[in-house]
Parts: sequence; C-alpha cells; structure tokens
Amino acid sequence: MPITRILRTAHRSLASFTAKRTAVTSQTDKVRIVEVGPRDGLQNEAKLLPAATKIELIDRLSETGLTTIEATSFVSAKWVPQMGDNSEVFRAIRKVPGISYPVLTPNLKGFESALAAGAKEVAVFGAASDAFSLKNVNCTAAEAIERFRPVLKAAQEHGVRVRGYVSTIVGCPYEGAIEPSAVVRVVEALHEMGCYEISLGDTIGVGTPGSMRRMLDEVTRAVPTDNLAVHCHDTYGQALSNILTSLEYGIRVVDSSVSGLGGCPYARGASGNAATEDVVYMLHGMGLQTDINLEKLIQVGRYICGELGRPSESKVNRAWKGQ
Ligand SMILES: CC(C)(COP(=O)([O-])OP(=O)([O-])OC[C@H]1O[C@@H](n2cnc3c(N)ncnc32)[C@H](O)[C@@H]1OP(=O)([O-])[O-])[C@@H](O)C(=O)NCCC(=O)NCCSC(=O)C[C@@](C)(O)CC(=O)[O-]
Repeated sequence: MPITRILRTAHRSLASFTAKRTAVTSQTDKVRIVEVGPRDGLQNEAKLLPAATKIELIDRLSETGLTTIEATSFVSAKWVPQMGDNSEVFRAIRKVPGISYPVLTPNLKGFESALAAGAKEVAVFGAASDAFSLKNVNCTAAEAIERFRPVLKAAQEHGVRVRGYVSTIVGCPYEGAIEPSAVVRVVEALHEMGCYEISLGDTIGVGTPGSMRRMLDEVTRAVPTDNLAVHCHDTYGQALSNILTSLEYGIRVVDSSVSGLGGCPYARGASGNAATEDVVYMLHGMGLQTDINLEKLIQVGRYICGELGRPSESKVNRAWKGQ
C-alpha cells in the first residue's frame, strides 16, 4: 500500500476515534451492568459450593442497585457440575421487582427446566469459532444456532426474554485469531432470531483495543449498538481498556463479575471477567451512571471471596478503604 494511503487511513481512524472519544466523555448517560458472577463467576470453580452460598450471593447482589444478575445455567450437570443445583438456586433466590435474573439455556431441554423453575429471561450462547463451540456445547457454531430456534420460539410463546452471547469474538483458544466476519454472522443470526441483546464475549481475554476496534467496526455496522453488550475477560489485563473501547462505539451494556470471578471451563486458559467493582469505579469516574452502590458491591465481593477462601481479583476492592 502506498505511504500516502496508509497515512490517510491512519488520519481517518484517528479522527473517528477522537470523535467517538469526545462522545463518550462528554455524556452523562447510563450504563447497565449485567452481573455474571453467580453464573460465569462460579461455573469454573472446581470445589462445589453449597446452593445456600450461591443464593446468599445473589440476594446480596440484589441489594447493590444492579438491575440484571445472571443467576445460574440450565446446562448438563455432567458438563458443568457447579451448575447442577440450578433449579434449587433459582427457585430460592429473592426476586426483587425491577431486577432481571437471566439464566443460560443451551437448548430446549434447558429452556424447559428454566421455565419450570420460573425464569423470565434466558440466554442462549453461540460462538464465532467452531472449535470452541464443539468443546463447549458439542456441536458446531451453525448447529448451535439451529438449537436456539426452538428456544426462541418457545420463549416467545411464554413471554420470556432472550439474550444472546457470542463467544471467542477476537480470539479462540483452539483456532487463534477470529475474523470479524465470523462474529458478524453469529450476531446477525441471533439478532434476526429475536435476541433482544447480544453480548460479545472475549472468552479468553486476549483482545486489545486494536482487535476490539477491528471487530466492533464490522459488528456495529451489522446491528444497532443499542442491541449490543460486551463481556470481557481479563486474562491479559485488557478488560477495562476493551470495555472503554466499546463505550466509544456507543455500547452501554457491560457484563462483569463481582471481584473478577469467572471463566469458561471449556476455554483453555480462560480466567476471570472484568471485576464489577473496577468497571463501576471507572464508569462513575467518567461521569457515567450505573445506579450501583460501590461500597455495598465491595462488601459482596469480600463475602464471596471469603467463602471461596481467596483474595479478590478486583483492584478497587483490594484498595478500597471506604470513601
Ligand atoms: C449443550 C450440552 C447439554 C450438549 O451436550 P451433549 O452431550 O451433546 O447433549 P445431548 O443432547 O447428547 O444429551 C446428553 C445428556 O445431557 C442431557 N442434557 C442435554 N441438554 C441438557 C440441559 N440443557 N440440561 C441438563 N441436561 C441436559 C441429556 O438429557 C442427556 O442426558 P443422559 O441421557 O446422558 O442422562 C452440553 O454440551 C452442555 O451442557 N454444555 C454446557 C457448557 C457450558 O455451560 N459452558 C459454559 C457456559 S458458556 C460461557 O461460559 C461463555 C460465556 C457465555 O460466558 C461468554 C464468553 O465468555 O465468551
């Protein structure tokens, strides 16, 4: 490519980056946090936690101002033993009016169990990579989409809202770098199928603002940003930067996990999510509202880390002396 064209392209990217940046820092709008700690945060824990601890965790999270708390997943207990108490947990949690408690459902069987337990919102989870999809749900990415169709149909009949996930949006532990076009294919399919929101998952936390931008350039052209969320794992310490990048694209829904718990058991090398405490601290510092009480959230983080017998992965939680 001639040097003048390279310079022109670089100038255009910088101009659009600056415009987007101005947009995010000058706004005082709201960001909705989807707390995934009780599901994503705990599913990878080797030691089975008592259902009572999970129920206590969710009930305490319900007191923090969060409006979406992913409670559990209706997947096979042979595949994810930690979620084997899904019905017990879901039935027992206090359902606070105004808070949604979505649960993961990989297929119609999972949806039916979730419905029987009283779920009003579910999430289907697809992937941009076949290799990961095969490891995670035992079928290709395209086959997984076909499994979701009856779920979406049944959900519509029962007035249940459906969220969608796309995993491995920038990198796969088995296939390496992922092309944005592969992400667009799955995002479009979930959007057309009727998912009200699609969460873009950097499953193994390999993304950087560079790879996130390349992906978001394509994805935000395909579906409105109002229908998108981001779900950034922090394996390489890039989660907050990647979330900031997505805010610059106008995305206003961020998944995170209290005290940075988490990881997918079928994604080699996956570690915790962005810590909710860190995300909330950053957003409030930027003048973006979340309605979350950070002090209360920090106490919940300390509670669950105490139960797990390990320090918090949240830098804010560790540094917090009360303000
Ligand atoms: C999808 C399956 C079930 C396919 O697993 P399979 O073995 O291919 O399923 P199957 O249809 O052949 O059925 C095998 C057995 O599972 C049962 N079964 C079938 N479906 C269900 C169900 N819903 N709930 C409970 N049981 C179920 C079914 O009844 C049967 O029981 P058996 O006759 O052997 O006793 C399996 O692969 C599975 O459960 N996978 C879940 C993996 C998982 O939960 N991964 C973590 C969540 S994804 C994630 O963390 C990423 C995300 C969302 O956070 C975003 C990101 O970070 O990128």
